[in-house]
Amino acid sequence: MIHVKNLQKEFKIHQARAGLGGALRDLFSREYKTVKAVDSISFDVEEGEIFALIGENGAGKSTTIKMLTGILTPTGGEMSLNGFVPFKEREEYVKSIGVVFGQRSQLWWDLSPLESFRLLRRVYKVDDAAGNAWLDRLVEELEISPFVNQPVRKLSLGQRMRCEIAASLIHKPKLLFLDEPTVGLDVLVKQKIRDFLHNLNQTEKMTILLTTHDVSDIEALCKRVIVMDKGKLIFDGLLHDLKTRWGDGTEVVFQFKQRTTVEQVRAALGDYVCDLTAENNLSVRVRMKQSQNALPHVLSTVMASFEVADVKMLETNTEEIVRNIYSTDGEVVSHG
Ligand SMILES: Nc1ncnc2c1ncn2[C@@H]1O[C@H](COP(=O)(O)OP(=O)(O)OP(=O)(O)O)[C@@H](O)[C@H]1O
Repeated sequence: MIHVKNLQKEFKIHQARAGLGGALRDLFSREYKTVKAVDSISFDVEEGEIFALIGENGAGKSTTIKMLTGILTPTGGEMSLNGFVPFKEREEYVKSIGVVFGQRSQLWWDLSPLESFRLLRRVYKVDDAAGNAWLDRLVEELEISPFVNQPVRKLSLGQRMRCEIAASLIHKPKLLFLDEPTVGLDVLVKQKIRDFLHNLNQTEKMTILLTTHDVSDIEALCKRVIVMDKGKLIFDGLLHDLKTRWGDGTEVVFQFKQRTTVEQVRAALGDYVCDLTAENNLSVRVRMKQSQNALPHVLSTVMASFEVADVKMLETNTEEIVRNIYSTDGEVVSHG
């Protein structure tokens, strides 16, 4: 469904020279610097996959999405989506995809969403009978009927976003791109959107690609994650493997029956390098790297050395993992 090989995008940026003399020289000959926004990335996606493209600001996600949706022409590499080369066969290609960009609206500001939907249906030449049933389903599942007749400018961000998603799906595309679909939304609306997307993926086998800064989006929706850093693809695989590879490991909080200090616990653990912090007089948090396989030793030693009232094991937090990735120079790990 999506085939991307050695995809590249370079931008030439004008570099202004310093001072008045520099500005004068700029008038006659300009100096340019080349930025590799996307640096030879490759990946393949099967029909019905739902996956996230993540990376810190400036990693190249938006540029990638713009190339995948036919807005930008690559400077190198090859790609094929839904059987089309996006920038070459743009008109036909866009009929087979849906796109939601968080910051850009496809709804007419002064019209109601419903009127926008009708116009979009004409643009996409959607068949009336099938189109009506599909639209009814979108309105119902996205719970937008209470405000679908109000002008878009009067809607809240959460209401508008749900209408944007409906608009992007009006022609029932096989492939959906969502750029930061939940940014700025409250928890309830986020959940509604995630449930809707999950259901769409399950029932229609729709392939969904999303970029997000919200780690809980990924945890709720995606098995597969692609991580970009400085234009390069540094990880392509399962969220589970991402956790194992970059996860900081395990955290255990011991609740003691008597006052116990970090120093006492450290002395008991001996050679194992763990990160210890006191939660309060009666509890100590122990963090260890997964690769150390220290958990059995830590548990047995602490339980044998102190009177323990309770033990809490904490799952690895994806947000921390992503932060770890950004502070590490990752090497490429490929999918499958
Ligand atoms: N039109 C452009 N002209 C010049 N440089 C650009 C252009 N668009 C993007 N870049 C540069 O390419 C790099 C990648 O940018 P891009 O917007 O794709 O990153 P991103 O991962 O989407 O970041 P963000 O999360 O902030 O949206 C950045 O260094 C950016 O400055």
